Amino acid sequence: MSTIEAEHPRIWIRNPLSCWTGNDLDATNGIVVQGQNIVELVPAGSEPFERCHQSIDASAHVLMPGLINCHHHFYQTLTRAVPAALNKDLFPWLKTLYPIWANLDEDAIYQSTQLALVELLMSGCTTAVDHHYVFSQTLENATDIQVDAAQQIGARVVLTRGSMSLGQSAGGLPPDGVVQADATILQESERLIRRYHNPNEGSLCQIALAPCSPFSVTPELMRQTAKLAKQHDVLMHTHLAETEDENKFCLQQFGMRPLDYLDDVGWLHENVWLAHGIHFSNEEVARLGESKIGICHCPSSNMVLASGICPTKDLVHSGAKLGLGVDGSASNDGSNLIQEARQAMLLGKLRYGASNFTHHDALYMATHGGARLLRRPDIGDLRAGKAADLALFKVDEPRFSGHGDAVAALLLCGASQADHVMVAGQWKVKHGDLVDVDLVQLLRHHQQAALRLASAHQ
Ligand SMILES: Nc1nc2[nH]c(O)nc2c(=O)[nH]1
Repeated sequence: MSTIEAEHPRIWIRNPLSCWTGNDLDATNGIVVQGQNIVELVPAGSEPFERCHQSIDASAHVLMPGLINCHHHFYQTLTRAVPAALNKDLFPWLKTLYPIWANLDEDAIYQSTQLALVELLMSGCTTAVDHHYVFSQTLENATDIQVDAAQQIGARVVLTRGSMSLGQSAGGLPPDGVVQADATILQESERLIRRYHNPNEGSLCQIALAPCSPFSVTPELMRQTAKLAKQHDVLMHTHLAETEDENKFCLQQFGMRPLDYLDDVGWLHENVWLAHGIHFSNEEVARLGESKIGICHCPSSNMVLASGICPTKDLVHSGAKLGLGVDGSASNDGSNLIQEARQAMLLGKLRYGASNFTHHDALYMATHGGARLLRRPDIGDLRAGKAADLALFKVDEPRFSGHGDAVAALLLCGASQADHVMVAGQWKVKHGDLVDVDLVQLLRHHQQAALRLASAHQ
């Protein structure tokens, strides 16, 4: 074996029970990974072109691209199922939780970032977006902490620098203690882009800019953020059209509906993706499609908060890009992306009819759809040259027994845990266990941080 081959052996993940490539390529006999990339798809009846140094028997597994989560609030893993916030719509839910989140500290950010990433990884997710928007005078470096925490886990991340600048005293929803001045937000956003944003193929860390929502940021911050993002060629993200309350707020505060507001502040374009995207008229759906904007569907959260149903298929038909997200763990309250794909499929069938929304639609949204929305042609499907981000699911639990189509069974029977997960050619989960994370210790530290947060509020 040459030195290069010794450092980067060719690994054949061979003979999968079933393989969903996310495209029309045949990988019936598996794939070959070398270094950080997939180097070959092995069709039915074939063997790899070149000799492989290692091979892994995947005959009990469904092989697919690593899933992509396009919207989350990692810190919310510390406030799952908070009694006072249960059974509420978005605005009262947020008003209950803002004062608790106001006490987040550095350790809470670190532990919640790691815990959420681990939870996602174990569900087959290899790329995750976080939208952290709670900053205060005592916690200005949350994103720096997240970069560090994510590097330790080794997941691929897009960390959005969230922000809130419209406090209650100025007519916004959040308390004044958790909003920052526009100037501070912009300065910090630029610092983070310069320091951490890696735009290159194979990047493990990207920064995007994410003023939180129409009712928590000033229009001026939206406009200035759009300028800054353009200057540095980074993506922009925000919540939009999530609830009827938001529609009312926009009409009262800005004299227009959320989409007109988005257009007015210079955000209706292809370098933007929106979380939720529910309350659009047909004419608005057409405008969204023309702009080629991205929408992240968050079905569980939208059901828990009774926000509504995202018009997923209409958006796709109009030309918008569609990804999938678990949303924050205070409104889901889990970070399990394969389960979220099931939710998307079930809700899609309910809205569009059983034959008009398939498991393929949901899996596409959770993989290639997300990659398009995040402007990442290097991830999201299995193809030679793409990043080696993979999830392998076993279908030998009682819930799968008697299954036919193994790929369909993942969603129909309710898969929840991946058996093996690889990010950039490195195994992160093997036989259901994390390879390089002490889960017991992480859980202890995360629970301590959650208790500290709860007691700080009492
Ligand atoms: N589902 C959520 N919607 C939101 N809007 C907003 O301003 N913050 C949130 C949030 O945390 N979750």
